[in-house]
Amino acid sequence: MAWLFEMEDVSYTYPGGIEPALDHITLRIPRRKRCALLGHNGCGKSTLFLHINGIYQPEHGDLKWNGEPYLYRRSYLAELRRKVGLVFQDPEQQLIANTVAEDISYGLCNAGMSDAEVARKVDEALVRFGLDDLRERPVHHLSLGQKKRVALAGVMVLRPELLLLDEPTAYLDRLHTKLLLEELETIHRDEGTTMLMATHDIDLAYEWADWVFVMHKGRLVLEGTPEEVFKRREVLEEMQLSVPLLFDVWEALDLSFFNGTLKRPRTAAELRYQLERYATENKRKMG
Ligand SMILES: Nc1ncnc2c1ncn2[C@@H]1O[C@H](COP(=O)(O)OP(=O)(O)OP(=O)(O)O)[C@@H](O)[C@H]1O
Repeated sequence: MAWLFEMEDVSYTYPGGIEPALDHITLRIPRRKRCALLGHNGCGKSTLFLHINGIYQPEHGDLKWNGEPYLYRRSYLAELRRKVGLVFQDPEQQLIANTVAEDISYGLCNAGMSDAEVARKVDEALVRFGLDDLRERPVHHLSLGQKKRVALAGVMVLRPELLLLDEPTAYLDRLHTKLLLEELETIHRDEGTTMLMATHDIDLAYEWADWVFVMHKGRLVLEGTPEEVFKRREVLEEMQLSVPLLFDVWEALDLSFFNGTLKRPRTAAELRYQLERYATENKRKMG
């Protein structure tokens, strides 16, 4: 089965809402992929996440995990939420314990691990997320960016099969954005965790994702590899969404005549490397 999660023709309107937040949406998350979810404020990204981890039940349509339909029973949902880790956009919604270490240990204790195992995993997470110095700090004394990292650590320590990240880089500075992406890369490489990241950062989506979804007004309007999605410039522009800077630069350079041997760069470093290759090859051809 290629899909870890499937959503078929799902609709949902909030109580008192006029427009549906999800409007007959069909979306499948490919196993082991890093997926980005793009779309304007209010297009339904958070509502989608809350359906995937079973907090909301759709009014219409079906959800499947590993090809099996969701069951809205307490025991099923508890198990589902161990497999689907959700990092909220606003860390205030996520942090519950007094100190940083206690907060990270919360899910592990609930999963029934021994005290020694919990302590070992918490120590490891504190180091991995650069939080060791803050271990005994009361959560309400942290900066927003620090809270965000604690929330991430508390979810990642549970090693979910699907990691849902709602704007994970919001409130993070450059250094901590880089550290977060490195951490996601390690988890993805070592554990094959499937990831779905909602983001407004188109350049980040282009650099990071293997698969991109674009939502608009509760519907899925585009999906595919980053190349496939960002080639649909007219559709994106109609929704007032931009194309990644590097994608634009590469199109403008138009080096397609160059034997097709140059790989489309996803990062500034890759662009530099491809341009150097191009310059060397050109020099050789010119004699
Ligand atoms: N608790 C709620 N009650 C009523 N309406 C809601 C509620 N939460 C969200 N909505 C509405 O549902 C729609 C989808 O909201 P949602 O939060 O899913 O969007 P989003 O894509 O995550 O937005 P953002 O990028 O701003 O986080 C919006 O029109 C929003 O106003």
